[in-house]
Amino acid sequence: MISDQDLCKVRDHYPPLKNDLILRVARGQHTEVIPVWTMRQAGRYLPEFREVRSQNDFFTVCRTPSLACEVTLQPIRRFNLDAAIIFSDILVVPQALGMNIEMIPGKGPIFTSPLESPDDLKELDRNIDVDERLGYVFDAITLTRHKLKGQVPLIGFAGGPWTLMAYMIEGGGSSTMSKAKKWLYRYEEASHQLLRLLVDVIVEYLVGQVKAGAQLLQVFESHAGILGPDMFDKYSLTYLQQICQKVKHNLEAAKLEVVPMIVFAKGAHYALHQLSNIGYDVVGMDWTIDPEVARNKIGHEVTIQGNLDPCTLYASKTELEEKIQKMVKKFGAQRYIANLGHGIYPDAEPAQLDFFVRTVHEYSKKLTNT
Ligand SMILES: Cc1c2[nH]c(c1CCC(=O)O)Cc1[nH]c(c(CCC(=O)O)c1C)Cc1[nH]c(c(CCC(=O)O)c1C)Cc1[nH]c(c(C)c1CCC(=O)O)C2
Repeated sequence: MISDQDLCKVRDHYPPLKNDLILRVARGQHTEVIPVWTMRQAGRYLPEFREVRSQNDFFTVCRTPSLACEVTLQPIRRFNLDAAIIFSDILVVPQALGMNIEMIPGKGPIFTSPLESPDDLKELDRNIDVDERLGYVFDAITLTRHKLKGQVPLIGFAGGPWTLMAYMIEGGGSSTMSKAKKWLYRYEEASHQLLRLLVDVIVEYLVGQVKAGAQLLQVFESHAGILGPDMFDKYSLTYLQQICQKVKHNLEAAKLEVVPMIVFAKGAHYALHQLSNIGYDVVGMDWTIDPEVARNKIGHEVTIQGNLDPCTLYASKTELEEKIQKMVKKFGAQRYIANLGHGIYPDAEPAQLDFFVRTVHEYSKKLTNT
């Protein structure tokens, strides 16, 4: 038996894929069933995740391939999901640039010395060796790709540059992101400099994930909404476009598979049309936009992912079923990946997620047969 430690490095001979629904939909091919997964599907709402976390600190789980693999597989064992997403965090990129993070229970991840002024950019480690600093994520991806046994495709991800910049300046979550936005108004050149640095690392990181076995990539621009249309254009959209173009170009140049890419710019419903024109195969969206309005803005050339309010999982089964069917019907059975409009909350009931997955599958079969 080959050990997990050795398997982490075996970057070929993966088991054949048995369920490629999500890949086909992302590429615009016709499917008989709508694929479904949820953001944060590996997380605290699962008792088996809390069990792993009770023994291990959050970043230890991220940095230990066998643990990251185990928690990635947990939701796949329980539910009939159509994709797995590698367990990690978007903040491992600023960490790789030399910033220190602590996970504070009840508060989330906090940077111990956030960036205060452009002078602090000098403190970041530039020209990092991505393989060396983030190789543990690559190892976790390779191990998980083997352990999935081809059951479903494995999604890799990274945070969008504006979202990472916002965390690096705010030091943690914020409802206004005013410290980070202050940079955009006061230090325009330094802001672009930081965003460019992040783009370079993110591109290399995403390409590395595909090299390690990721079959689909998602970019989480979770703090897009706080920018508003003009600032989003200037400080996010341009960079999201560069990421997609460069990743695809570099994959091709390296003779790796040009995997489909998803962009999720939370709150940026004002920019859905632009987001559908910058090269991504899939545009994700939160629940604040009506599916029909979204489809009109996006058209049928790009796949849509979303967008059930995660709080709908608190509803009765009758109401939940109604809401799921309405959403699916409005998005349509093709070029559509069902998901929540943001990550599942820690107090969600696993049985409700199971119901969500089943309902999407069953209802979509009805839709495609009529
Ligand atoms: C903004 C952001 C972060 N991380 C991430 C985002 C983008 C998506 C989003 O908008 O939610 C992305 C992320 N974080 C995590 C994943 C794992 C993969 C998955 O199952 O989706 C992914 C894709 C694990 C996690 N990342 C975190 C947890 C919970 C922490 C724990 O286990 O103690 C998990 C499972 C911690 C985290 N990490 C982050 C925050 C703000 C928090 C605290 C909030 C919270 O507690 O839910 C940063």
